[in-house]
Amino acid sequence: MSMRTQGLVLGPSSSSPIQNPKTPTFLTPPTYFSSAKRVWLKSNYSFSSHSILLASTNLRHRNCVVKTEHKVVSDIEEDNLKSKVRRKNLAVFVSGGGSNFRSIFEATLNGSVHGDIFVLVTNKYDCGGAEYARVKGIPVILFPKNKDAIEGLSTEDLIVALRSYKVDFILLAGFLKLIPTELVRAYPKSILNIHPSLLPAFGGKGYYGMKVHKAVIASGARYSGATIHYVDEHYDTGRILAQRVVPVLADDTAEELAARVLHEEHKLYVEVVAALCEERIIWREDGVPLIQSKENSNDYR
Ligand SMILES: Nc1nc2c(c(=O)[nH]1)N[C@@H](CN(C=O)c1ccc(C(=O)N[C@@H](CCC(=O)O)C(=O)O)cc1)CN2
Ligand SMILES: NCC(=O)N[C@@H]1O[C@H](COP(=O)([O-])[O-])[C@@H](O)[C@H]1O
Repeated sequence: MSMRTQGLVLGPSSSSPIQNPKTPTFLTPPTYFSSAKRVWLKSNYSFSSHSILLASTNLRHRNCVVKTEHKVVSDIEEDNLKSKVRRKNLAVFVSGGGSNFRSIFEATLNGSVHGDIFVLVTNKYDCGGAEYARVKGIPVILFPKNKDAIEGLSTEDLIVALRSYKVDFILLAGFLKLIPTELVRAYPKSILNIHPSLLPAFGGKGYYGMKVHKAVIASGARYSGATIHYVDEHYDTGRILAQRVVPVLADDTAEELAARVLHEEHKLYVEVVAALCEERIIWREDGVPLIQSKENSNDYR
């Protein structure tokens, strides 16, 4: 059986597939963690035959990790004490190149985002985002299971996997499949999506990628932009959390508009995820979520 068909959840290298989530064992942490941040995660996973080596590797490394584990605890505790807020565990869902995923990942490394990406979920095993995750040592999960991806996880198993990574927030970043109601309910007010228009305009089924920008240009709209919203059971109808506006120029092609919007998306998503991880999101009485300014706690937008 090829490694690919074995690999439901691929660890840092494709030689460490993780099969069905059944018995507790250890997962190797994402290798992008510096040794000072290496952590061990208990999980409900049993390993395939290939992972016996992984398990023994884990054991072999355990001693060195034990030494750094105290450093890990002190690093993380120090970080959390400094920020007075626990560092958050993130999952990112992609279907394509993953430029938003990459900008969030870089922000977790440069300190802009008080969190770590523990797992990447995709419906396209070979997409750019998944390739980038594998290079960075972030585990990749194939979802959903369907006739084209029989090795993909079911929604139930995906939830088990996300719980095993203690995921706090799910970030959709160019994921092109409907998130099932079961997963939405498993992560209430904890799933965000970025959309490349000013919702509610140009959103819903059929509005994704270049289709959105072509529709905006065809409409004659003078402004477009990016929207970050909470995810509910339907496409693009969840509570809007943040938006950024960009001009639509008279001679714009869809590609030129897409590039202008994407540039703003990268900045907006990092700002919003930073607020999310620092617990600066508050909910107005009418159900509208607001972001508390980092500089002035009395300022919301
Ligand atoms: N439950 C939810 N799931 C998802 C949401 C959401 O708001 N609620 N957002 C989408 C992302 N998205 C827009 O931001 C979006 C993605 C895809 C589609 C769409 O029409 N998809 C096609 C299939 C495309 C393909 O497989 O290549 C379809 O469903 O027919 C619309 C909007 C992510 N999930
Ligand atoms: N409706 C969903 C949708 O169209 N999402 C859009 O897909 C692109 C993904 O780019 P990326 O893979 O480079 O982040 C982004 O522009 C995002 O807004």
